[in-house]
Amino acid sequence: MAMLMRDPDSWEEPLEFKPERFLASSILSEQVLKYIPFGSGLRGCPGANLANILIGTAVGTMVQWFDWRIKGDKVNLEEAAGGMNLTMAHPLKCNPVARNINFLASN
Ligand code: HEM
Repeated sequence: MAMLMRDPDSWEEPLEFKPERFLASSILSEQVLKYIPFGSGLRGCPGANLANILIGTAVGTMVQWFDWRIKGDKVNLEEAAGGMNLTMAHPLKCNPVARNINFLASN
């Protein structure tokens, strides 16, 4: 599945982080069928809806409430070979620094 979702015949610059490619106005209808992080069909993931809600909420909360500090100035996205799952060759270590958000303050 990882290879299918990185197929350069289906995706322009598949290894680039371009979340905007999934905007409804950009994605082609046949591409929807080639992006299957939860599998598909009878044995497809029954937790897909729950996962989508939880991930959106979790990532949104982490970005909203924390600044994420890394060592150096760029994350190394190199992947480790082998195994069932794709893992980072250099595991990401980062420190969350709480943002001081005051929703009651006026601008
Ligand atoms: C980011 C989160 C998740 C991802 C990427 C994911 C991905 C997958 C994938 C790829 C499969 C195999 C589908 C196939 O063989 O076609 C699967 C199966 C499954 N997933 Fe998930 N999943 C996620 C979250 C969850 C959650 C939250 C639950 C339950 C609450 C869940 C329950 C299951 C179960 C029970 C199966 C086995 C289905 C079967 O074999 O009939 N998953 N998942």
